[in-house]
Amino acid sequence: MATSSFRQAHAFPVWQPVAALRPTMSASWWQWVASTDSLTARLTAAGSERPFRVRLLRQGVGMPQPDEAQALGLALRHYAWLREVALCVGDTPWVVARSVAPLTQLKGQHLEKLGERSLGSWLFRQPDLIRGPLEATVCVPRFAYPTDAESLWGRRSVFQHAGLSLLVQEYFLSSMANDLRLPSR
Ligand SMILES: C=C(O[C@@H]1C=C(C(=O)O)C=C[C@H]1O)C(=O)O
Repeated sequence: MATSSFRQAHAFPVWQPVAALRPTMSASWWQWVASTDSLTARLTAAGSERPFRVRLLRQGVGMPQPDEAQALGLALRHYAWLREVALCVGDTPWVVARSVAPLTQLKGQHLEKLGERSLGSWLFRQPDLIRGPLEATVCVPRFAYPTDAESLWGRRSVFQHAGLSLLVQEYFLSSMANDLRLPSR
């Protein structure tokens, strides 16, 4: 992987309903950012010969950002379960994702055992899964990830399954645009 030092972004994300950003988004990116089915499945298909892989960056208990706490209806400065991954095609990270769940709602799902298996593959197998509205941002992620690729679009939504609310945030990287010949926005 073309790896550089981990970098930290500081912008505070501004989230908007995905439809509000549609006028500024190419049709090709809209297909990715506004899709509501499994991103894992889409990336696997788009990678064609190259294998899809989840690279685990960080997982465990930590402090959600204020916008994450707000999205989940959590009180500020309460710990939550966090997972950060790079979704790679071949060796290249195409998407980085950060998921957040309230600690009090983790009851026997054993999410910590997922490791480098896709959270999305597990989620989309749950028959009672409900996905909340998609929001999008042009702001960059605030967590560290191991590539120089820029984030072009971010999106987030809350999944609900068996009393668990899980906020999933996904940032699409310029490396994906280069490999798939997508426009810069
Ligand atoms: C929500 C999905 O899951 C993907 C897999 C993730 C993981 O393994 O942590 C995280 C976010 C998603 O990009 C999906 O596939 O749609």
